[in-house]
Amino acid sequence: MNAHPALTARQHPVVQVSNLVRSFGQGSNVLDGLDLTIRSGEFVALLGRSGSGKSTLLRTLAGLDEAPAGTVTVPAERAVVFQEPRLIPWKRVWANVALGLRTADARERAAAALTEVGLNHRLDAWPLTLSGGEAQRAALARALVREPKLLLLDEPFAALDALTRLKTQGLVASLWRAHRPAVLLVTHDVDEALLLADRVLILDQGRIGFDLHVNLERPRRHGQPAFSSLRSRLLRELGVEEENPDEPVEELRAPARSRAPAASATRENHAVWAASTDALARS
Ligand SMILES: Nc1ncnc2c1ncn2[C@@H]1O[C@H](COP(=O)(O)OP(=O)(O)OP(=O)(O)O)[C@@H](O)[C@H]1O
Repeated sequence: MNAHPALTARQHPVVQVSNLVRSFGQGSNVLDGLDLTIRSGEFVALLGRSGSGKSTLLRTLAGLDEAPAGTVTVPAERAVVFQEPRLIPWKRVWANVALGLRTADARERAAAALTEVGLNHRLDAWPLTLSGGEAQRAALARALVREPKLLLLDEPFAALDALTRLKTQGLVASLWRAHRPAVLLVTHDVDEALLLADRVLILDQGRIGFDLHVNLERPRRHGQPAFSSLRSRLLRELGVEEENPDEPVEELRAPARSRAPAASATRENHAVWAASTDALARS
């Protein structure tokens, strides 16, 4: 299921998951014997119904979930960007980006990453003075500065307004082209998956139930015949009725701000989460 013909042997696996099982104590397993390989430099999008276990899988790869049953191999150099930026409000933007860097040139490295996301002019700003889009770009810079081999993105555009979302998607595409980390993007948005990814996976009943190779030239556009045909295919697999093939669909998206923080914030700092959410609400 994981080895697409277009992926050559040059691309070695950076993520290898075998027979991953995760349950939360009640009912059936959320992840139930899941196998997954992601290769170096590959951009993979993960779709699936709400509650299908996408974030659980991402958090497992990030090392934020308990040790699961099964085998999980991931690179040490990995970084995560969540739906909310999770910047620390009492540290300046550059210091948020440099968090954990132990080198004497930490500020310079943070500045370089912030330049890449177009935020070099906000180096010394406080996080709460950033707009929602700027804060999310700072979160991307914080991930980038670690030169990750694996970038884990958990609905990073979901809380942004439509225009900012498009711009930030474009930014992620160009950062990926420049640095070529392997990416796992969790999303509810079929169009977003097809605009960005080499492969689109659907998580269903605890496993990768569908694995689509996206053989489209970049940059991609809605409305290209090949785009529309892959989109219809994904929607069929997801069991979603297609009303207008040229309109972006987001039927699977949960309202961004109404999501309960429980699943994503259990083991993180609640104060940081709350502060980030406030910043988003004010933007
Ligand atoms: N810490 C937890 N404790 C108990 N149950 C949990 C926990 N984390 C996740 N779950 C449950 O596991 C299932 C999968 O959750 P998960 O957040 O991974 O799904 P998802 O596909 O990312 O959903 P969504 O698309 O709505 O974000 C859900 O039923 C959820 O309630």
